[in-house]
Amino acid sequence: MVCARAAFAASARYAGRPGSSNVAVHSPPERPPLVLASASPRRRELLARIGVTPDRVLPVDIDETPRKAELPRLLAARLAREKAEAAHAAAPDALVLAADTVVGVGRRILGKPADATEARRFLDLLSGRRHRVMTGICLIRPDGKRSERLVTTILAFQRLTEAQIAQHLDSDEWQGVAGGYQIQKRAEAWTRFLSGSHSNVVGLPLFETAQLLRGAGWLRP
Ligand SMILES: Cc1cn([C@H]2C[C@H](O)[C@@H](COP(=O)(O)OP(=O)(O)OP(=O)(O)O)O2)c(=O)[nH]c1=O
Repeated sequence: MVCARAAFAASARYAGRPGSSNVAVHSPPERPPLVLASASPRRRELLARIGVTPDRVLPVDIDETPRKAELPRLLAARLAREKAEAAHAAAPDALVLAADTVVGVGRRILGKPADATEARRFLDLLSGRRHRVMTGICLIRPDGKRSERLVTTILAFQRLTEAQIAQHLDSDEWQGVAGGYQIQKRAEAWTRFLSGSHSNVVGLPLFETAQLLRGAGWLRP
């Protein structure tokens, strides 16, 4: 009897939508499908490291332009939420996970460079300086309940030589990534200091992501 009640309680967590109130008490608690609202192959790879395979990958297209005077961390949190909300509207019965990563130098936001000229400007700014990488993550349950985290990692690059910058710009490593670099590639060799989560820099802080998935009952404790 105690077990049946526990099973019902677990199922009832996802029973807030119409037509799902007659959940069989004896069936195992149902997990909603997990939707990763992201086109980033890095986020899929990071999730795979902790044994999580999304049931569906659903990239969403939102306007990522910062608002006037918007701080980097507020931008990362807002964009993660907007990505998650767009995917939730398209897949309302799923548990939706979205993230956004932004590089910040002071109040300045370094998003994905539009071209090699902008990538060079970013590298000149980051050379020999401390900067922060912020990832906002947002999880939305089928009942619309939202859980969010904002994770910051602090890094310092060595002073970059002209040859290092030229080599980097010749590669494709600056394309499609915040700040115009990838810590998981050659930028790791420029990093003399990193404080905080490494996976956060790559696009998805795994400790906090696992916490959110556990909180939603999707990952077992
Ligand atoms: C700083 C840094 C960022 N990145 C990546 C993580 C993110 O994929 C990307 C930041 O852009 P995002 O807009 O956060 O993500 P995305 O456009 O790649 O994917 P989606 O919006 O569909 O989820 O930069 C690295 O891979 N390595 C790094 O060292």
